[in-house]
Amino acid sequence: MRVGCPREIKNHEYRVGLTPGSVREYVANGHEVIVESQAGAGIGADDAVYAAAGAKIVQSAKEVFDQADMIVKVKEPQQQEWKMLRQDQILYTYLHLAPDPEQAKGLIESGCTAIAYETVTDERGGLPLLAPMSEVAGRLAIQASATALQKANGGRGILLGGVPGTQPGRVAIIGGGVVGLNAARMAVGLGADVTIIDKSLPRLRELDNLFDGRIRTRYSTVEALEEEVFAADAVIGAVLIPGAAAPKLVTREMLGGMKKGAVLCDVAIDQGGCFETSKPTTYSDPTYEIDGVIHYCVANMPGAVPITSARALNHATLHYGLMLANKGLRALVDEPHLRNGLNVHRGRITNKAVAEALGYELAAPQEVLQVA
Ligand SMILES: NC(=O)C1=CN([C@@H]2O[C@H](COP(=O)(O)OP(=O)(O)OC[C@H]3O[C@@H](n4cnc5c(N)ncnc54)[C@H](O)[C@@H]3O)[C@@H](O)[C@H]2O)C=CC1
Ligand SMILES: CC(=O)C(=O)O
Ligand SMILES: [Mg+2]
Repeated sequence: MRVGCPREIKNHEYRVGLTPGSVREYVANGHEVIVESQAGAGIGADDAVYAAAGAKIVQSAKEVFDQADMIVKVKEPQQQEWKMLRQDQILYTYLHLAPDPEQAKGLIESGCTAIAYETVTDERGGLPLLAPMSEVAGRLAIQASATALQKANGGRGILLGGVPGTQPGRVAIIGGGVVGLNAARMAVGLGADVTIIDKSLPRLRELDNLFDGRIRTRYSTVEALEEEVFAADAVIGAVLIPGAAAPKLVTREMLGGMKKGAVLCDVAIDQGGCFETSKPTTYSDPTYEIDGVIHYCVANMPGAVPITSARALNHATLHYGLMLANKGLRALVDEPHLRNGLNVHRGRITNKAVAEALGYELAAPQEVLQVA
């Protein structure tokens, strides 16, 4: 198969869909790999490194899209990219379609087969292609919140860890999955006072055991959310219902009960955000203020640390990427966890949560792929 990797074009996105190491694996499996010039610049891998790994370098994204049978990316295709996709081409990348009707329409019209990293599953009920970027974003969320809390940045002016004789900052983490756990690790490491709120009691038990008394856990109710959000210096939004738009757990009205200069960091913004007042921002201008509360809503947080993120992402995507290159659509027929990643196929939406969020009729993946 001809596998193509264009340069990422989202604002301040420095990751790359294929690292030189991944290119070598595809080439070793007998595939041709086409990489856009400078696609790896953000991770310090120039065209010569990619050529040495066996890639053919082309000068434009158009050449990649024209020549490749499968496109491997990081972020959801931007408008100029989805316009270059075509019938029977495979797109393998993050999509986050539930809050993005325009992109969904573009993918439907292209006729392509679009596989979303964030809905591929594993046998333990996890999301293995989302997890590494959630690890990165969870850790970054505390760095971002700590910076936003500084007075010169509009924040309250509190040091999350405090110093001896002062109270540490309070961090409320809503959603104790991969983002939540990694945010908690960083916040605890800094010495902050941390609460994790989740609606899964088994998960709260796991977290309680893991942190051995260093965090508070709370079951997610409106009452618990209000108490924790009002008391917090920083709130991390980290909930997920796979494929679906995030539930709005902090309302506009609740901002009035928050401390002035507190920070809402909505990591779940890629699924539409879990605070009513969230809107996607970029690293060019990551924060804005509403009712005295600083909002941080960058939808591609891991893009800021591409050397770590691109490697971690490639470790997770390579296995199924190779399977797709080796078997084509047959890989989706043979492997149910990869099939759960199928969001759009030949003009139909094939993910239940996405179809419900956007009001499309669901086409069952087994039917459109004609799984026996
Ligand atoms: N902004 C960015 O750059 C990035 C954003 N993300 C996003 O972060 C979000 C979280 O991802 P993960 O941690 O991997 O998901 P996850 O599935 O590991 O964890 C989500 C947690 O939310 C909990 N939850 C669901 N509804 C809840 C409610 N009403 N109240 C409290 N908890 C609730 C679940 O029980 C689960 O423990 C996703 O939207 C993901 O796409 C991930 C990476 C980068
Ligand atoms: C998951 C996601 O949105 C990201 O890594 O940018
Ligand atoms: Mg988008």
